[in-house]
Parts: sequence; structure tokens; C-alpha cells
Amino acid sequence: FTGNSSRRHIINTQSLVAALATSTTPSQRNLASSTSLAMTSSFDTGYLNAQDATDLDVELMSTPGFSLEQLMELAGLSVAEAVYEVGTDGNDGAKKKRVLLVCGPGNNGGDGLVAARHLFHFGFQPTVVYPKRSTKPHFINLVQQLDDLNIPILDEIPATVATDNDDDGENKDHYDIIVDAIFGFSFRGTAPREPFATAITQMITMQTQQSSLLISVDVPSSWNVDGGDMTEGLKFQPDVLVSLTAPKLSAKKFTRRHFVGGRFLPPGLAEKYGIRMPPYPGVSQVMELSKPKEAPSKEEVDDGEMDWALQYQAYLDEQEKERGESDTEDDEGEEDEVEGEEWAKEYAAYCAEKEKEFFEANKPKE
Ligand SMILES: NC(=O)C1=CN([C@@H]2O[C@H](COP(=O)(O)OP(=O)(O)OC[C@H]3O[C@@H](n4cnc5c(N)ncnc54)[C@H](OP(=O)(O)O)[C@@H]3O)[C@@H](O)[C@H]2O)[C@@H](O)CC1
Ligand SMILES: [K+]
Repeated sequence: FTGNSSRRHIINTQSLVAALATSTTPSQRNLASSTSLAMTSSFDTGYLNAQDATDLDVELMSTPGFSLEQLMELAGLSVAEAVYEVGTDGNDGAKKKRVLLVCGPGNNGGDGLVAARHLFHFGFQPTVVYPKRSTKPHFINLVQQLDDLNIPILDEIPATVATDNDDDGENKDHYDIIVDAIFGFSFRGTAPREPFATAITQMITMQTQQSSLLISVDVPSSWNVDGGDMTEGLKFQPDVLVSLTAPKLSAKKFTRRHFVGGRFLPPGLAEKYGIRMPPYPGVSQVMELSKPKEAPSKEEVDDGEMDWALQYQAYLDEQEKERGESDTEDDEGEEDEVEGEEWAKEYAAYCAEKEKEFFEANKPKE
């Protein structure tokens, strides 16, 4: 694979999408429209308002159907995967990070409890803040599971965490990542009641003064579920949002890194509620909906039969923009080669094979 031959692997995106758009199956047509959106670096899942999110939740858990335990486990796993993704950038060595998970009184809090357990198993150091513990059996079990892993469970965010650094410039209670699992789609009113109002203020302090990465589960806590950020006074602006099942209306006002997770929605229900499951990559429970100015990760491009081609095209476009039209020659043996270029070569070989398979499978019928 040389720089010049890379041109051969560039797929004509427009014609691919056009071919898919006229495909006979709805899933292929959906893929066409989703992939063309992916090229503009975002995937349109559609949005749920608070009422629809509640109705969908009820419908998923109608009998016979899913149990809350099942859905919460998958939701919490999605959150943990997103934390891994943004907390390590895929670099396993960086995952010993301290994560503070602030859990509210409802199921959003339950997602946080589940995420804490998965994060422990991923190698992170989680601490949970759970001020208003649910007495429901499943929540008692979730707490017990955390106890069994010796994960600290606190009643409040310690004052020392949200204060300025020590004299030596270090804050020993510093958390690299904060997970906001306080309120989800059932938040009501215009302001959070205590003790959560204080917790949210402390989280803002940690984010703005100590550079902790703030990740919200499903809805940024204190935001109006349908309206977005109405919290002029609080100014709660997470760095990352992990929407579950589909983004709530408020997510339209969210402009930072946005993931969707909760890979369990049956197509029939998705259609009924006018939302679309994103093309989750590989076996992942989450997908990033928008990632400005970054090439797709290897996992993302590994997805599906056609998504790879379109995403690889996006990657190449990005590369071309950055380095100009002339691709560099194959510099085999040069030690200091940029990691991304190595990946591109490796991936181009993979793409060549997939490209062949794709055109074989999509040969005109006549
Ligand atoms: N289908 C899915 O995708 C799945 C979704 N899942 C998750 O469930 C989440 C929805 O969970 P949920 O319905 O239990 O409610 P949630 O948002 O956690 O909060 C309710 C609590 O907050 C309280 N509260 C409300 N307003 C308040 C205020 N102003 N100030 C203070 N407190 C206030 C309210 O108290 P109350 O007003 O009733 O006294 C109640 O205790 C959803 O977002 C997702 O994360 C998964 O687990 C499963 C699959
Ligand atoms: K939240």
C-alpha cells in the first residue's frame, strides 16, 4: 500500500449513498440516510420529549418485556464505556483514573451505581456519592455489589474535594472524572432541591477550577428535559453527555461531546417513537454522535458492511485537508512515523479487502 494507491481505495461516497437510498429494504435505506449524515460528523437519532421517554420506558418494561434490572444494567454499561472512551482515549494505560459518580434518588442514580461497578472492573478507581438511597430491592443489591468491591459510598461530596488546591499545588482528593447521575428524564421544576443543588454547585467547581471532566448521564442534571439549559444561575455545562436510548429534546442545546447508549431498543418501538438506533460500532454499547475535527476511531470504522467505507472516506478527507493533496510515500522502517499514518496503512489494506467484498455483494442484478 503506497500513498498513491490509497487513491484507489477512496469510495465515491455520493454514489454509495445513492445506491443504498434506492435499496429495497428499510434497514438499507435507513443506513443510507444515517451514513450520509455521518459524513457531516453527526448521526440523527431523533429526539424524545420527557413524556415520550417515560412512555417508551413503560412500554419497554411492560409484561412480558424487559425488566428494569436488565435495562439499567445496559444503560450503566453504556455510561462506563463512554467514560472509558473519553477518559482514556482508548489508551489502556491511562485508565487508573479516579472517578466520582454522583447518584440521584431515581433510576438515573441507578445507572450511576451500575456504571461504578463496571468502571471498577475496567480498572478505574470509582467513588460513589449517594445521598438519598432507594429502598427498592434492586438498588439495595446494587449498593451491596459496590460494597463487595470496596468502592467507597459517601452521603455527600466531601468539602475538601471541591475546594482549591493544597499549598503544594495538589489536591489529594482530586477526581479526574465526575459522572453526573443525579437526574434523568423525570427531573421536574425549575431548580434542584437539596442536597442536590449543593452537589451540582460542587461539581461545577470541580470542573471549572480543577479541570475534572464532567460527564452527564441522559440529561444534564438541573436542565429542563424538554427545554434545555434553563439554569442561568447554575451554569451547569457538562463536557460530555451520554444520552440513553435516544437524546432528549434538551440535548439539542448541548454542543459538546455527545454519545448515545442503551443498545437494546427493538426496531418496532424505535419506529413507533420516531427515533433511530445509531449504527453502533462493533460490539460497543455507545456511539459518539458528533466528534468534530477528529477521524473516526478504529472501533467506529469497524462497524458494519458499508459504514467502514464512508467513515474511512471521512478519515481520508480529514487527512487530505490537513496535509494537502499529496499523500506521503510509504516510509517503511522509519521509526518516528506518526501513529495515525501507520493506522491508515493498516486500515487501507483492510478496506481494500472490504471494498472487494462490498462490490461483489452489491453487483447489479442483471
Ligand atoms: N429507557 C431508558 O432509556 C432507560 C432509562 N434509565 C434511566 O432512568 C432515568 C429516569 O429515571 P426516573 O424516572 O426514575 O427518574 P430520574 O430522572 O432518575 O429522577 C427522578 C427522581 O428525581 C427527583 N426529582 C425530580 N425533580 C426534582 C427536583 N427539582 N429536585 C429534586 N429532586 C427532584 C424525584 O423525586 P420526587 O420529585 O418524585 O420526589 C425522583 O426521585 C433515565 O433518565 C435514565 O437515566 C435506565 O435506568 C433504564 C433504561
Ligand atoms: K444526569
